[in-house]
Amino acid sequence: MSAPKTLQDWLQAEAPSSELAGVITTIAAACAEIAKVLRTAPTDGLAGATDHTNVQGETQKQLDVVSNDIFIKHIRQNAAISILISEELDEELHMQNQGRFAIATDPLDGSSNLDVNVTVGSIFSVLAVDPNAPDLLQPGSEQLAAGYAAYGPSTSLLLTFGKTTAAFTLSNEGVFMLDREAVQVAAQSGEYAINSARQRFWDAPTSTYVAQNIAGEEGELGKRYNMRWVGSMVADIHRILMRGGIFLYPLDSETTAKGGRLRLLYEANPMSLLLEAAGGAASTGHGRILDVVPTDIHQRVPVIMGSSAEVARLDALYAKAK
Ligand SMILES: O=P(O)(O)OC[C@H]1O[C@](O)(COP(=O)(O)O)[C@@H](O)[C@@H]1O
Ligand SMILES: [Mg+2]
Ligand SMILES: [Mg+2]
Repeated sequence: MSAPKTLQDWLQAEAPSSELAGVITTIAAACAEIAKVLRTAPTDGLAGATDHTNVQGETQKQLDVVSNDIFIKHIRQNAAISILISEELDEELHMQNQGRFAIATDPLDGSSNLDVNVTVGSIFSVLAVDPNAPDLLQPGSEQLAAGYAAYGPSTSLLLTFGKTTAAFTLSNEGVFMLDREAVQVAAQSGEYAINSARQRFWDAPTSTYVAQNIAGEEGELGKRYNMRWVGSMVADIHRILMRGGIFLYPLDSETTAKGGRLRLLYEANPMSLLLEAAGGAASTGHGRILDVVPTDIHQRVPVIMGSSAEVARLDALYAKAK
């Protein structure tokens, strides 16, 4: 049996450059620190909300702010990173360096789950930028790397440079250890994730897709489906990377004006890169998420992602509805 691989071993073999390996090391250190803070947050006085609202119009939790500050602290220590885009910052933050990388992050995803001790996470995307004329509005297909940390019973780190998706687990000693070198998402699945309390807002393709699933063996698909919804995108996507399924936050009549619910640069794009590298698919219903050219750093986008055959079935319903 070969010796267990650490994140550093893996980066040495897989990272396209030592600079990019250093960027991932910085982000992983931030995630490890957030994992530690979360473990005892309720007794450290870090539970609950602040009286601040972020640029999304959402009330920030104390841990949203703490996680964002941890990202900033670590990123400041790496001169290769010149810009940070965050869900919790109105504008991008420019560091005083000439670094060639920008990070986009949702420092704490699913924070409504904090009060009930259910899995939350950090999502991140790495972009190449010219520090003198940074272009932050790049389609997701340009991402150099992407990943997330899921803070659940164990802390998982999922990473991709665009070709394969690897999974790591944080050891008790604070080291990320490789546990899967090439995650593969099954093409077919019998599990779907959607907030079904929003049914009255759904469009026809989404309604048809879900109705076909609910009809089960008696329906036109002749197949039973099960439904799961954690309410943390990280946890829902982690389940899909581990055992297949589809995650839906499509455009509905309530989110049309905003362009969707989930954010393109630091939620949809990194998850799309991870899923595609693992053999899955990610669509807006009208094309590949990774092809969307952003017009704003906090832009929202419709999200349909996971097992490729399931995404293709809903895409076909959208194509038919045109
Ligand atoms: O409130 P809903 O409709 O269940 O939405 C849940 C979705 O919103 C999010 O919580 C948004 O993320 P934040 O917690 O970072 O704002 C996703 O993680 C999740 O999939
Ligand atoms: Mg989020
Ligand atoms: Mg968040």
